[in-house]
Amino acid sequence: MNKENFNKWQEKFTNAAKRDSSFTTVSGLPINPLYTPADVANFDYEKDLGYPGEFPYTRGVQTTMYLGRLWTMRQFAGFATAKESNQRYKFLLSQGQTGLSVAFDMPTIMGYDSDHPRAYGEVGRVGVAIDSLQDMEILFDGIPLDKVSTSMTINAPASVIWSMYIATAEKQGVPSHKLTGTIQNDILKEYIAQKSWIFPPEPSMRLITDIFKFAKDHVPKWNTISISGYHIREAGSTAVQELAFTLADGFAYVEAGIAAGLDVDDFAPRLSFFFNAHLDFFEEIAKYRAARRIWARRMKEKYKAKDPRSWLLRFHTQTAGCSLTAQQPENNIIRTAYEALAAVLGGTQSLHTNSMDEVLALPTEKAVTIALRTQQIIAHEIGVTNTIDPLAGSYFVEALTNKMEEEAEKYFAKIEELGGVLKAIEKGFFQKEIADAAYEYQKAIDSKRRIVVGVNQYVDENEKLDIEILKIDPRIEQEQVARLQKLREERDNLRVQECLAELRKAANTSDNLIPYILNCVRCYSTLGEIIQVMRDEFGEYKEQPLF
Ligand SMILES: C[C@H](C(=O)O)C(=O)SCCNC(=O)CCNC(=O)[C@H](O)C(C)(C)COP(=O)(O)OP(=O)(O)OC[C@H]1O[C@@H](n2cnc3c(N)ncnc32)[C@H](O)[C@@H]1OP(=O)(O)O
Repeated sequence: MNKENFNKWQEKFTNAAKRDSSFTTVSGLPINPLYTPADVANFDYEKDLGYPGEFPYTRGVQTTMYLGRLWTMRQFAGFATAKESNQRYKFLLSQGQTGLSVAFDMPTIMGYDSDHPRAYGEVGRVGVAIDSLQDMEILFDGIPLDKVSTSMTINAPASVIWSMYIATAEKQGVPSHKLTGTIQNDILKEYIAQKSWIFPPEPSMRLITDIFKFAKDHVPKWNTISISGYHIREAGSTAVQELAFTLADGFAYVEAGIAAGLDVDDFAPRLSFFFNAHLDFFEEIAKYRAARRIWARRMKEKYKAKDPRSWLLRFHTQTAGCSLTAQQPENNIIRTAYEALAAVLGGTQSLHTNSMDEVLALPTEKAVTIALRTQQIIAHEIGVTNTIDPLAGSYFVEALTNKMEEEAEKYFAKIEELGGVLKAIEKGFFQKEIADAAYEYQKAIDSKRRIVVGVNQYVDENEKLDIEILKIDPRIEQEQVARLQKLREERDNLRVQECLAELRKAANTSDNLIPYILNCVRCYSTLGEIIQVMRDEFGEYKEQPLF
């Protein structure tokens, strides 16, 4: 590169008038106006990039990537009762969706049955209500579980919901070794960001490693965890924080699995990840590429994994809910399309595109169809799936990928200094870092350093909402409760009590709890009853307030 020519350009650039704007990424990472070969001077193609499907996987986890198979189009969906959600899944599959993703309501997420006083008014509102195996059977009625992969966004009660899924498959005649899917099961990010916990860290981690062990022997194609940066980002983190905190959680799960007596290669191939796709196009692409490289290096070099499948960081992406605006909601279609494009250019394995109305309510059929069509247009119309990792070699993208890795490494060192992820949670480290970043972001919007179309500029003062909104009929709560109470009358209550008592006993041993939970589920013990046994034995997590 000719330094003299560069200097000449730089001088002209410095003296020229510029737009009054913040030239940083959306996360506030300073960026240069121009990148040149000098920014990637130490770049080593074989070491830093390599080939798709080859270490360190910067260019993607599969040799053929989307030329072999497109990403899974997996819209997160669920509302009201199992019956309504089952209809929505069948609708989405009929429209070309290629995987399922279940959203549960708040009582289910918190381990309460629909007739618990704390569930009042919340049944079926933000997802589907699942109280027992009976609901799960209805949820997947007519959907062959050996043919579709299902993700379930469930964390503290993951062991119970997963057992219900396995038992539903048994009823369909599908053996567990044929099941494919994912449970989110990521409690660390709950303590850090989303706050839907039940038990304290120790028993929570034990349940997770019990799942790793059970899956290895009985459900080998299942992704046992979806280590999630999504919620960390939605809570206001920067892209670097999302990357670093998520991978740090990933390392903590690897260490927990090893400490529980597993060989790293027995469970690491089934760890999966979940990232946000925010608005800053290049920053997001760099984040995914850096994530794969960091994970592969750590797994091979630090954790000594030998199976190349343990080195792969496979991830789902959801476009950023927090980037959507209630104002001029149709604009959200465009935001989502750019975010989804970043996820695809970053090599995602699975994708949810938000519907334009998700900032206001759960999506209508029309809104979710447009969101799915957005993925289909990216897949089939604009040519981006024909070349693998097409942005590789861009001075900017490679420099930003390196920067992401460097900044993440600084965070890993800091977390280690604090004594690891759990200690850092106790000290409020993540929570404070995220809060500070969220504050900075909001300040940038309030001061108009960052423009949000329709919110702080190009505002329509006379705007009236003219899109349809999905309303959940409040009567569904009574229907759900009535069905649950009928189930309690009709099931074999003696057997239920026996199974719950066996689980209680096992909770105080080092036995794997999954077989006990499966037995409880099979005789129609409810989610709330099973979780209550564990609440009694394990206690509940209480967050230390931080000021
Ligand atoms: C916001 C909201 C909330 O807060 O409530 C949420 O959390 S919503 C959260 C929603 N979360 C989710 O939806 C999570 C979704 N996650 C997943 O689906 C998984 O964990 C995933 C990321 C690993 C993706 O799994 P997937 O089954 O869809 O896709 P995969 O990439 O694994 O592909 C399926 C199979 O095809 C193979 N395959 C894929 N591509 C190729 C290719 N090019 N050549 C050869 N084989 C290929 C894979 O190896 C795999 O087989 P094999 O397995 O045999 O190797």
